[in-house]
Order: sequence, then structure tokens, then C-alpha cells
Amino acid sequence: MTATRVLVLNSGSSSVKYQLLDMRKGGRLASGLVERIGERTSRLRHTPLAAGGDTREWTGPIADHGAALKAVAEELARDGLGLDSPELAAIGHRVVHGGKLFTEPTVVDDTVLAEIERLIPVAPLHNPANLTGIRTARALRPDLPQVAVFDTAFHTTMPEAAARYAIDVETADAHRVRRYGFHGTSHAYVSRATAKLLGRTPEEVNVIVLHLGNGASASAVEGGRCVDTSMGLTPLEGLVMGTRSGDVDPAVIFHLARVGGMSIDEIDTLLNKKSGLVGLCGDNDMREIRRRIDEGDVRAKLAFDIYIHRLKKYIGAYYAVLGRVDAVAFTAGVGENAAEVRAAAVAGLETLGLAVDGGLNAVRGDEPRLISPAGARVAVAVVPTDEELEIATQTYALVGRN
Ligand SMILES: Nc1ncnc2c1ncn2[C@@H]1O[C@H](COP(=O)(O)OP(=O)(O)O)[C@@H](O)[C@H]1O
Ligand SMILES: CC(=O)OP(=O)(O)O
Ligand SMILES: [Mg+2]
Repeated sequence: MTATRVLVLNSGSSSVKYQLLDMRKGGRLASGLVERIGERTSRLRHTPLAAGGDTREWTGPIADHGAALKAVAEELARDGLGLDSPELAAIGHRVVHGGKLFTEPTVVDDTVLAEIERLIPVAPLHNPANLTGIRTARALRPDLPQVAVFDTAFHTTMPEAAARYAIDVETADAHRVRRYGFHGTSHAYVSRATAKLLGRTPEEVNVIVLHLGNGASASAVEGGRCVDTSMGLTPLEGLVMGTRSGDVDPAVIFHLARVGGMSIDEIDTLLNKKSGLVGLCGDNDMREIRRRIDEGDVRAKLAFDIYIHRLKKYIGAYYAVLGRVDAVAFTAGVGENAAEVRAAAVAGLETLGLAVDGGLNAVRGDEPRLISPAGARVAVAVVPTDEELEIATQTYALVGRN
């Protein structure tokens, strides 16, 4: 029997999303999510798609990403889809920071693990979780290839003009300080899916991709290659996010240290975990923010306005970087669901050929769709991302050639 299944683990700072896919038959066999890892009220939600069964939910303490993966393995085993299955060809892992070294999906060995570990200081919320996921999966199935698919890989095509910060070259190079970019698997998948929606090849189109989830980033994709993206050395730069500030004057940090008396670690926590939407209004969920705005909440409205202002600046910037834009694609939790965010982000940009049709924008759905008015110069689209499918495809392409 040929092994044709791939398990994908997308480990975030406090969650694991997973999918089990059959790459030969092209179907999803199971999917799920473990949330609030490290808290007493962790929650596991598992859907056995192949078995046609109902979603099972379980709440209780899950201490870390290792325990989360073991719980996932138990759920899969209950449906006869356990990790011991001979049909499993590989486990694909999202790894957020791959530095400059990893431009392709990579089979994990001890050297690769050491490199991912070395990059922890520049992805402190993500790489430790990714590492724990890989180590646990390896312990459960030492014989299986574990494949790392890096968020940074798609951005390694950025020209030096976009990838370098304008700081002393020797200092920057000594400490590998440059712009790496993240969410690359999503930007790659969504830019290709957008070309397909337009009936064109990726080489023929220039696309601005707006990945708006808890973490958020924009990218400028020229003929299928990334030429700029909003995240930098770490996933902190760029857009306003759920808990992260995005762009600030770097001198804010000196000021908070010297005048505010804060330590570097305190400032790190402030900018990564207590800023963005949550810092501005106390909520990081766009649904809650919209609800509060409808009730006349001034702080929620200001948070929304700051979020939109930054987003609009990046649309304009990447329009200029690309020169010609064929499409703007909204994706991830906010981009796929929040029609008000999409409408506000392109409001007033008619002279750039950008607009949304109110009726089309209000339609909900899981399929890629256009929301710009018929005949618009630039297509505006909602293109659901599927990082897990993309990771599975890349993983199987690497190991499944038997
Ligand atoms: N129906 C909705 N309307 C508005 N925003 C939504 C909706 N559903 C999800 N979101 C937003 O999407 C976010 C999560 O996006 P997601 O892409 O799943 O993030 P991540 O992968 O970074 O955890 C939530 O925090 C919330 O702000
Ligand atoms: C890189 C990053 O920000 O990822 P996430 O959106 O999953 O936090
Ligand atoms: Mg995400």
C-alpha cells in the first residue's frame, strides 16, 4: 500500500490548527483546532470529515504544544486515523521563521531543528511552538519524514531594496538584521488563487494580498514573486494586528526605556501582546469591535479607524511598488469575514481604480469571489486562504514522489 496521507500541523503561539489530507484522492479526512494552550480552559475541536461524524469538543487544561499534539493523535486514533497508520506519508509543519537559509520546504533533521531553534529570538511567539510540534511528532513517528514549510520562504525573492533596513550594513549583517516577511505560505497560495479567479496565470498578474488574521500582513506580488511585504525581522512590523502594534517609530522603544523606565522585555511584551487592537480598545476580535462601534463606543471606533488607516497606507504603498495592480485580495479571519473592513480599506481610492460593490461585498461564502463593480480597472477579491492545504501540497511534493 502506498502512503498517500499527510498530517499538517499549523502551530501558533497558543493554538494548533491541523488537517489530515489524502493527497491522492484530494480529500480532507479530518480537521481541528486546539485553542488556549497553556490555560486551564484549553479547547479541542475535532471534525472527522471522512467518518462523516459530528464535531467533537473537549475543554480542559492542555499544558503545551506537545500535550496538544498527543490529544490530537488520540482523537485521530478514535476514528481509525491514528498516527500509527501505514498510509501516513509525512507530517508537514508550519514553521514561522526560517531566516534566509530556507527557501524551500525542508525535511527536518537535527541540523534543521538547530537552525529553527537559533531563530527563536526573532520569532519568540511562534518558533518555540513549531519546534515542540516537530519534536513531539518525531517522537510519535520517528520513521516518518517531518517536513518544515516556512512562512519566510515565499518572501526570499524580495529585492535587496525592499529587504534591507537603512542601517549600518556591517552591524545589520553581523546580526542578520533584515526584513524576512511572514505568512508567506498564505501569500503564495492566495496570490495564485487570485490569478486563477481572474482566469490568468500567476506570471501574468500583479496582486496586493492582505492577510488579515490575528497576525496581519500585506504583500506585493509581481508575476507570482513577492517583491515586498509588511512584516520584517519579526512578525511585529507593518499593519495594526490583534495584539501587535505594527509600525512604530523605533525611538518609541528608547523613550519608554529611558523616560518610562521600562525594561526591554516589558517593551517587547507591550508591543507584541498588549498593543494593536487590544491595546487600543481592549478587544482583539473584529466582531466584538464592530458590535461595540454599533453601540456608539468611541474607543472601539478609534481602534477601527487606526487599523484601516494603516491598511490603506500599505495598499497605496504597494500600488506604487508594483506600478500596475491587477487585483487586491483580502484573506484570513478578518479579510474573509469583515465586509466593513474591506469597504473601509478601499474607500476613497476610486482614482486608483479601486472600489467595492456593496451588494457583492455583503455576500458571504467559502469560495474565492470578486467584490469590485463590473468593469473595474482593479479587481478586488475575497480569497479564502488555506495554509494547511498549501503545506500538505508542498510536503507531499517533497516526500511523495514514490
Ligand atoms: N465573522 C467575522 N467577522 C469579523 N471578524 C472575524 C470573523 N471571524 C473571525 N474574525 C476575525 O479573525 C480573527 C482570526 O483570524 P485567523 O485568520 O483565524 O487568525 P490566526 O490564524 O492568526 O489565529 C479573529 O480574531 C477575528 O478578529
Ligand atoms: C507570523 C504570524 O504573525 O503568524 P500568526 O498570524 O499565525 O500569528
Ligand atoms: Mg493564521
